Amino acid sequence: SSEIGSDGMLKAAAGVDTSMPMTSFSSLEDVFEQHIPEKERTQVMRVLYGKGRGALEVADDVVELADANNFQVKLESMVNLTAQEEMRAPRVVRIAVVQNSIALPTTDPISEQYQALVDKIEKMIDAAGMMGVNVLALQEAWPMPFAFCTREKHRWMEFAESAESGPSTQFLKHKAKQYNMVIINPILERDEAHQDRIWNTAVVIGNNGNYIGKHRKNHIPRVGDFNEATYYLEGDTGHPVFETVYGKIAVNICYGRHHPLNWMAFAMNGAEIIFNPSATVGELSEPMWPIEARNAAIANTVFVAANNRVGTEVFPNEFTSADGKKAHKDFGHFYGSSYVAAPDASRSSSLSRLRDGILAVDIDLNLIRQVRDRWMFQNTARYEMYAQLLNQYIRHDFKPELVRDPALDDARLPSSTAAIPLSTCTADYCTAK
Ligand SMILES: NC(=O)NCCC(=O)O
Repeated sequence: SSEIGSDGMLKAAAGVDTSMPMTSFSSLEDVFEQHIPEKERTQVMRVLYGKGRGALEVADDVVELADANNFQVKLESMVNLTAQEEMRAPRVVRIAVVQNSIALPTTDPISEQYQALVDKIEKMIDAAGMMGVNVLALQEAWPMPFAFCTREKHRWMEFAESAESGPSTQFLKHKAKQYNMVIINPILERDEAHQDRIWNTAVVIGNNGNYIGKHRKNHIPRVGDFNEATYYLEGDTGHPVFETVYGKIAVNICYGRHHPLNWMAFAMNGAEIIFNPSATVGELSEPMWPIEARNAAIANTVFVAANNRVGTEVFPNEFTSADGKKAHKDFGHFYGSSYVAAPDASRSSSLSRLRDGILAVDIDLNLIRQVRDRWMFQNTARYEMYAQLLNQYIRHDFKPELVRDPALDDARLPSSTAAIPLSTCTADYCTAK
């Protein structure tokens, strides 16, 4: 367990070797590959990664483009997870996610930082286009540093732009048309029609280079340095699903991945693939990352593609996190590790924890119905029961359904209420006999 050291910092939890810095390994798979003998590794991978995926060869010109611009490219197939059907043709889609670091220091002029990111991303989109990607998702707030930790308004607000007609939507409309690709464009949105309100938004651009729609982040973090609520509030667009030529897609932006009902709502509206563009750091969330998107894919019987920033972004002025840590100038390490999860509990490998990258995965959307028919989560769910509870829960006079062990109130027993100092609850349901 953690405790405060003499320097006022949290000491590492017992058993954590702090001599191994956050950036000392590129992916868990690399560690497995290097340190687990092959025979055992097959079983470890089966348990941790499901039925699997096959690596596909990336064409030479894509590898050259990636090497010249220092990003990783991975191409995998999960199509073999899906059985051939007699009544339906396969619905194979190549989806991809991008993860990237910022391109220039945060002290450089805003327009130069923005343009350098556009230039970097354009090469990665070109690689995706050359690979024939159908649906591509960029990371959360991709055209800017993740400056929300600073709580400063000056400068960072200048990155905000119109979802419908801002520069990044214009740029990506052009790329979408060029490659016949659906592109998800997560940005800081300035809504000029509503007196300059600011939102964290994902714009969905159709394969004809057309604007389809937008979704605004539903859940805004209030944890660690993620001071996003200083800039924008909870989104007002609900759980839209965008029907595209390549399938029905939805976007659950970053912190929304901690909310199972948020995922469920997108699935209930018919999503087949839910993208999760994120920005999160190792110290805060890395143990959650490999589980959450994967669990969402399993629980809702959909595909999920989660991508995360990479690298460390340093800001000019110090800020604090209200957690007793000394003032600092960076969030810590954004650990990348983007991956795709399938409804049958299989997952792709990860992109690096350290490098820019693009991961493309072939999936067959027919798997969704096949897994639903097999596991029947949607049939066995008790929606009416949950709806009833939620309806009660949102009332201010809600009383939890708590069944109290009568022995707790039996003073003759050693473990009666009187003997338990924690039992300080004075609410009716605690004191009622
Ligand atoms: N961008 C964002 O919502 N980050 C919050 C941290 C997390 O959810 O891991």
